[in-house]
Amino acid sequence: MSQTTPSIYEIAVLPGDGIGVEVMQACVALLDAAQKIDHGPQLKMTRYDAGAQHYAKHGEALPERTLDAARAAHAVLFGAMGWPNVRYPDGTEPIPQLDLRMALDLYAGVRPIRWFAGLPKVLTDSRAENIDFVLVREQTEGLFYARGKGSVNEAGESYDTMQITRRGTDRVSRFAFKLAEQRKRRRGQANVTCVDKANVFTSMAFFREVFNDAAKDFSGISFDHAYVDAMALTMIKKPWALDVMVTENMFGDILSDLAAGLIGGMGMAPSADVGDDHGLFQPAHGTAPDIAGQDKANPGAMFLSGAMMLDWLADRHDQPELEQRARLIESALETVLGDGAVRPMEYGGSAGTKAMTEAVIAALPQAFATLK
Ligand SMILES: NC(=O)c1ccc[n+]([C@@H]2O[C@H](COP(=O)([O-])OP(=O)(O)OC[C@H]3O[C@@H](n4cnc5c(N)ncnc54)[C@H](O)[C@@H]3O)[C@@H](O)[C@H]2O)c1
Ligand SMILES: CC(C)[C@H](C(=O)O)[C@@H](O)C(=O)O
Repeated sequence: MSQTTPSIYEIAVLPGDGIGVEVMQACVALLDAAQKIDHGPQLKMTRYDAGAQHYAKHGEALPERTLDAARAAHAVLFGAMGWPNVRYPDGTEPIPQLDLRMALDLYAGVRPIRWFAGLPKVLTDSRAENIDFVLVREQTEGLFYARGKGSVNEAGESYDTMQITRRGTDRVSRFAFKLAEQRKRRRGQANVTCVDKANVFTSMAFFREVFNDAAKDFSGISFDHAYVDAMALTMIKKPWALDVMVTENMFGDILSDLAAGLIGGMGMAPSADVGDDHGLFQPAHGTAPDIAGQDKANPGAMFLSGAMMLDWLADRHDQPELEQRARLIESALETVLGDGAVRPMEYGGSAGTKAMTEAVIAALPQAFATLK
């Protein structure tokens, strides 16, 4: 849907906790540097509080002011939130991103995974260099419907209920098919795989039925089905054969971390949480308490999430300059990784967050000259 073209794009920046703060600082610096080089549309990035540490200090994880700003912004840029020892009385963590997904109706979790030259070869098969797939995760229902509603009874039984609706499955399936259509224009072919557990659960057989109904409106795109356990195997055995996958919320949560493992870890795994009216862009990783505060985080996933935001804004506001800026950022990151002189600590190198950021910013002018 094309919206009017703003003179300035308001971006609500929510760094959050742990390495979320570090990779966000890096990403804002990169976005600023990129817009100074291409002199294109301006992003106004304004920072807002939210997260586990905010909850620990102020008793709320997602202040009303932050939620209002996220609603009003053209897009939300999000670091990571949560801290394992900050918990609600029921033992779960304050995790504002889940509240934002519901409040902004961000039903499609788009999690692309692709191999970049210079990344570690986790799989020995040379075809692993062709890994390029997208996992689309339903994000407003599924097993996450149970959040805040679970029970433990006196008999020592605990229940969490899964919700699958026709509306929720239909819209996320259509989102996956439309994404496949875009990829087909670039790659000549596209396929959507419905990942479910329709052999066991009524809710999952229903998910598959609704997916099949939606598929009828996309005759140019092939589709198939896989059980989630078999998909875990395929992701390791031949991930280069995968294209677009659509799945239930919890399955998508688990498979997306597995997918990141195929390219060496979470540091190159971006994501977009997208609905019909709002978009939030964040790395798929968490706050990484084990490395937080040590300048060790790989900011690559955050950079790629920033590029996904630019692509989404470009499409929504018919502003091709922002799409070019997304390619500029990707290209600078590719140059740094491919060159190998600056290697993220995550992959055994010595470059921390700051060194990676400086290197990618330094690669922008050359990337800009090449792309022009
Ligand atoms: N989207 C989010 O904000 C999000 C996602 C997952 C987890 N969390 C929260 O984050 C906290 C920690 O969760 P976790 O440890 O299970 O997952 P995590 O993703 O934070 O960390 C898993 C592992 O990956 C490494 N890692 C993650 N991102 C990295 C990066 N950019 N560079 C280098 N290494 C990186 C970490 O060091 C750790 O070893 C928890 O509170 C959890 O609820 C938040
Ligand atoms: C932190 C957590 C609630 C979140 C999720 O489960 O959606 C994370 O794992 C993710 O993948 O974005």
